[in-house]
Amino acid sequence: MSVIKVQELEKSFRIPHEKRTTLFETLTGMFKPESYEVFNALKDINFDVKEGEFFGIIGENGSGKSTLLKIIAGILYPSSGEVHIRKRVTPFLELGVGFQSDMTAVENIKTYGTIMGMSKHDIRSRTDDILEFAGLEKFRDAKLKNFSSGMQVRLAFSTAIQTDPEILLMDEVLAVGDMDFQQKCLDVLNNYRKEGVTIVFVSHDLGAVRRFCDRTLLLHKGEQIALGSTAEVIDRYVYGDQDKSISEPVSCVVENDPVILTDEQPPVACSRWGDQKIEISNVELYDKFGNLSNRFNSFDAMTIRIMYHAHKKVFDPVFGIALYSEKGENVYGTNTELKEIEIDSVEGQGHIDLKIESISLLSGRFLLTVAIHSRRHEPYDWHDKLYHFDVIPTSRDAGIFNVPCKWII
Ligand SMILES: Nc1ncnc2c1ncn2[C@@H]1O[C@H](COP(=O)(O)OP(=O)(O)OP(=O)(O)O)[C@@H](O)[C@H]1O
Repeated sequence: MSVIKVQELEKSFRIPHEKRTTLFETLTGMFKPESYEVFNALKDINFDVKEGEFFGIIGENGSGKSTLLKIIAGILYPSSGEVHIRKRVTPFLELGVGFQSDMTAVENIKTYGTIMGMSKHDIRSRTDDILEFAGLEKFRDAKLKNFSSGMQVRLAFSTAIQTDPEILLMDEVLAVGDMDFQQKCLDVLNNYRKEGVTIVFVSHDLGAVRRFCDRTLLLHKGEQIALGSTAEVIDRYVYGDQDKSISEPVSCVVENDPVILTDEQPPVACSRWGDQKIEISNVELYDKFGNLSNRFNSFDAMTIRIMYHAHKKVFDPVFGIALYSEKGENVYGTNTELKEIEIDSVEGQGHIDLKIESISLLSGRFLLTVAIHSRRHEPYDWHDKLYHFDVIPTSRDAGIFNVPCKWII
């Protein structure tokens, strides 16, 4: 049975061209009609959510996720289309809205619980549980203005989860709080799932969406781009319509004097150097579907293609790559010589591929160096950290790269 049904939903906002803030502007503008433009934040959205389903909504910033959730919550009205809701909706959208800084924790639980729809009796009987879950038992009579922002969010979340939700709408709630508290929230979500609560979950944390959501909706500039199994929709988001151009190498003076590279002395002044006997004409990254991409799920396959132009016949060239974290830490490096690949000679145009079966990087932006040099390490063309790509997490492990391991009890 579907508990949320959204049909042909549209939402547009009026954005005024000029804002009248002063009395003078108001008086002089009195007889001038206010001009505005219409911004379509949601266009022809259609989906339903079944009872007990964990439903994800993902998309770039500004794609309309929060607007959609607010319409389902009844906070915003749609411009056209229909939204049918079959059960009680509890929105966890802006946690803590309504908190009063001059009131104590207990007083705030009372007002916030009331806003969230709890009865007086429930609030009274659950106040201790709320404070305990938030880890704030000792602060029950302290004024909220003395709480850190993390403590305030914990108090709001702990109050909100006492509302016995039937349909829960969550907007980036997991992004707040420290790791311990986030884990508590995840445990709560798991319990809700077991209890059959329907959850609509908006998040940029694709790892969490992948773990929790049965189905997912992808929005792009207010349009419904994909709806279906979470893994497929995340693939569509990660590998789908995005800016396919791999970051262009920054323009840089090419050092024509051959530089002998040593490990101790990397030249830092220029990000490209070499005598250009063999020139790197382009570098392309391909995803597991064979499409150009600069975004990859961790553990997915990736191919790095180095396109070159050898202006004359060059014997024994070595092709290499190095990966760096965004902070510049060297994560990995390899070349054809280290892998004992003999390349007798190259001449004219060609390309060489490095196939990575599974990217062992966990999450974040990584910089890529691509280089061609001689066996004596004289650089022909060295593109130092000129390229980058992003890795989207698929596991919950921490750090930069994966270490295959297991716990044995
Ligand atoms: N009240 C409003 N008036 C005018 N424009 C609005 C209003 N609310 C939202 N918008 C616009 O609608 C678009 C969608 O916003 P929304 O907050 O729903 O996106 P989002 O996908 O949740 O983004 P984010 O991931 O950054 O939270 C944005 O361009 C936003 O500026």
